[in-house]
Amino acid sequence: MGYTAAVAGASGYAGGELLRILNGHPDIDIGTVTAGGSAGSALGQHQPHLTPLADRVIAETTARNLAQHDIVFLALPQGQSAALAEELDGDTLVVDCGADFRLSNPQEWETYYGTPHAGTWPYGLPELPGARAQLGDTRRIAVPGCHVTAVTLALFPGLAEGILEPEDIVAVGVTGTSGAGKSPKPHLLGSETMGSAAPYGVGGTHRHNPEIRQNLTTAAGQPVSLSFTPVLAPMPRGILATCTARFRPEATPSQLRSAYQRHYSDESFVHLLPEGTWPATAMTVGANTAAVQVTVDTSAERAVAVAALDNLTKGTAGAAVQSANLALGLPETTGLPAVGVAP
Ligand SMILES: NC(=O)C1=CN([C@@H]2O[C@H](COP(=O)(O)OP(=O)(O)OC[C@H]3O[C@@H](n4cnc5c(N)ncnc54)[C@H](OP(=O)(O)O)[C@@H]3O)[C@@H](O)[C@H]2O)C=CC1
Ligand SMILES: CC(=O)N[C@@H](CCC(=O)OP(=O)(O)O)C(=O)O
Repeated sequence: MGYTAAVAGASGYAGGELLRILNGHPDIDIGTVTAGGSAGSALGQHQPHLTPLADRVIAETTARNLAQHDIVFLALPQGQSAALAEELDGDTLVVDCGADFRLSNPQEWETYYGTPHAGTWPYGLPELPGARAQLGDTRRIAVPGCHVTAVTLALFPGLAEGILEPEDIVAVGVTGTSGAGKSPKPHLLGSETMGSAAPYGVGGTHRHNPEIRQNLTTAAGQPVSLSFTPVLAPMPRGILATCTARFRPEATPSQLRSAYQRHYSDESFVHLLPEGTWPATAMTVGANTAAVQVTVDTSAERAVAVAALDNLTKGTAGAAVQSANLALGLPETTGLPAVGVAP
């Protein structure tokens, strides 16, 4: 059965990646594309690589323009989704790439986002235990943040199997510039960004902290303590999450690797690399995949878990389509790139 999808935020990075993936999806046709100030212009002016869609005219982002589709993908700045979703029919599958509906704790939301909590939708990270059952029975999906997906996939198996300690987890997320969106930002101007890497959201202030803690607490079955530092690097795409956690004394390195093999050996989009090879963002460009590796630093009695992914693909748009496939009863991998572009 064919489905039609509207994409809100079509002129942006996440919206553009959604359209690139949907353009090749065998069961989903692209319907209305909408945005903000660029409404009325041709899509090709904003997404020149989307040549098959170049003549599509961008419509205003209104519930009326988004209705009458089987699926609505929202790739808008946070805070825009709640009002729109309210006006969309309950049978319409709404998949939000923004943050509005990811957190289950209203207090955490208000602390980090400073606005009223809009609610909580089923979470678009199918690789989490129990997620597929939820995603297979919903018409509302909240897609994770890109750093969050990388850190979660890096640490989940070790915490879930009680091999890693839930206290004193440290994660550094190196991200490409497209993570900040297309709208020009002073800290992303070419000469300031080229050839330089810089931390931001330092000291636990980044808004992905509560979302990462939420996922790792689920894994560990108890609250975790986390220090997360994002780092902006001069590359267009990619997230490299390098995470460390204390290693339970009675556990062994082979138990740790076996835990990751158990969690990921049947996953189409999460690849535990052969021992001795390490994730690099270049392995995942344009793919809905995450490359993962884990080892033990015996001198520090800590495990080191690393995940690399493309922030626009597995980090948002690919995860959105993967989750939508599940909600529509389609094979989860339908229409999704499983191998990156290199070099
Ligand atoms: N970039 C990434 O790696 C990731 C992004 N996300 C989330 O995805 C969402 C989109 O991000 P991204 O694509 O990077 O952002 P961009 O800035 O690249 O694109 C934003 C899009 O939203 C549209 N827009 C902005 N304001 C309005 C408005 N008031 N009404 C209607 N449309 C509006 C813009 O249209 P116009 O150009 O016409 O103004 C544009 O199409 C955000 O919530 C972001 O947090 C999540 C994970 C990863
Ligand atoms: C480089 C950069 O700025 N990246 C963004 C992550 C984009 C993202 O995941 O956005 P939401 O969680 O808001 O959906 C950031 O760190 O805030």
